[in-house]
Amino acid sequence: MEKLVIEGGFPLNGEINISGAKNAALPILCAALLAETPLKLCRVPVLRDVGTTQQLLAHMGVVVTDHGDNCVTLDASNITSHEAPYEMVKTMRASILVLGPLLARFGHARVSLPGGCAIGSRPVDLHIKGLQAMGAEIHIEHGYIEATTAHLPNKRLQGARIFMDIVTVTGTENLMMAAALADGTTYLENAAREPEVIDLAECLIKMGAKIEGAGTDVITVHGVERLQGTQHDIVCDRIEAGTYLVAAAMAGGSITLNNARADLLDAVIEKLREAGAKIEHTDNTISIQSDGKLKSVSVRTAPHPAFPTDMQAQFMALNTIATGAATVIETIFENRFMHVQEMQRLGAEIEVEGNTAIVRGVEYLDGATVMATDLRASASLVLAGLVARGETTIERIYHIDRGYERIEEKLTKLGARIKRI
Ligand SMILES: CC(=O)N[C@H]1[C@@H](OP(=O)(O)OP(=O)(O)OC[C@H]2O[C@@H](n3ccc(=O)[nH]c3=O)[C@H](O)[C@@H]2O)O[C@H](CO)[C@@H](O)[C@@H]1O
Ligand SMILES: C=C(OP(=O)(O)O)C(=O)O
Repeated sequence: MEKLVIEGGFPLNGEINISGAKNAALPILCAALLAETPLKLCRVPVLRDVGTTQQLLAHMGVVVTDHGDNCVTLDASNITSHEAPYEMVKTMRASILVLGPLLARFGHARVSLPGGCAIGSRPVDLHIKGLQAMGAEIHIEHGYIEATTAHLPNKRLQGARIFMDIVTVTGTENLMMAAALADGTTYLENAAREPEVIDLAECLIKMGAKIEGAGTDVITVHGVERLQGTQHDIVCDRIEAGTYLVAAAMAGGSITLNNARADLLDAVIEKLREAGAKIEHTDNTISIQSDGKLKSVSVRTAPHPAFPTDMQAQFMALNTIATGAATVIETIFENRFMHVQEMQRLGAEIEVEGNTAIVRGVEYLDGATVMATDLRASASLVLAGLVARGETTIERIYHIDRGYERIEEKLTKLGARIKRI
């Protein structure tokens, strides 16, 4: 099994390009199922989850052509299966995003229930309730969600007013895609406002959908009869960008991120400034300068535009070597502190009480062998390894390949000593 080995203590300098966002690419790849003609996507990051989604779509009969330059064409004109099997869904929860499109376009879907994962139980009840509100008949049988519109007028989903009592990103995306081909108008209330939801809406609109309000907490979707392919560039990955910003803040140095948008990272940038880093930006670059001497910063995760849960572990890493004590509060997922024990193995001082971690900065971390438990936990261990004394070995790095394109190549370009073995 592959490992990452990092020799800590080197500052980061130079510039790198930020990839397209995993969390935008996954729903937009699934949106190809809605289109009667080919959809061409560019800036698609080469990631394990993207590969899994392409395999899942190919399993359904979508013809996937990878152009090799981060562009891919998806032709869903001849779908042969409406099923997302457990074997694929269990490796990637975002597979649930085929449910809305399959049901809306073909009137039937059979999608394995994703089950829990390392960071929490992660139910999909709001996806199911929303589709039921649109008239779908849904049963859970043998671990699969069986959904049909056979009994509905024209066998189509019906527009509805849907209130989601918890803000859900993929739930909003699934229902927005389903509503795009429903009869009538759907109102998604308490919708997620994440930039990836906006990117999906923009792509759907280019495909012919009638959507208003994406990026606000009420999204209105006027259903249309059919959608066509288009060409779309995936929005930049704000979490990847945020991770490299934290890396430079901790290691010290001066880096510039190209194809990065500061307007998508307000909460993260504010916290980095509070910690003592200097940050400047243009429309599509972000630069950071740091001497590596940071002040602790407390964070509390919440839906966008508040501080993202996908940056929580990275700020935990930052706080381990900052001056002072900070609290890190996780409000989205009930079990997203798996990195704490691994950081403690590097010498971090962290106490966890419920959903709150109290981190007391130490003078230095010491390299050790640690284990990656989920995607962002892995990233946080890389950050810790960049500043730890001596060598840090990170095992189970397949998690990191789900969400960071060529991470060791990008960090090496910035001057880090990191290799995959
Ligand atoms: C592929 C993708 O985009 N993944 C992101 C997405 O995950 P994902 O869309 O799975 O996360 P959600 O926004 O749905 O989850 C938010 C909260 O709602 C709960 N919930 C969600 C759906 C539901 O039907 N019932 C329910 O109770 C979840 O358990 C969680 O506590 O948003 C998360 C929160 O920003 C990010 O960490 C993930 O990186
Ligand atoms: C939790 C994440 O992803 P997913 O929802 O795909 O598990 C993430 O990107 O940090």
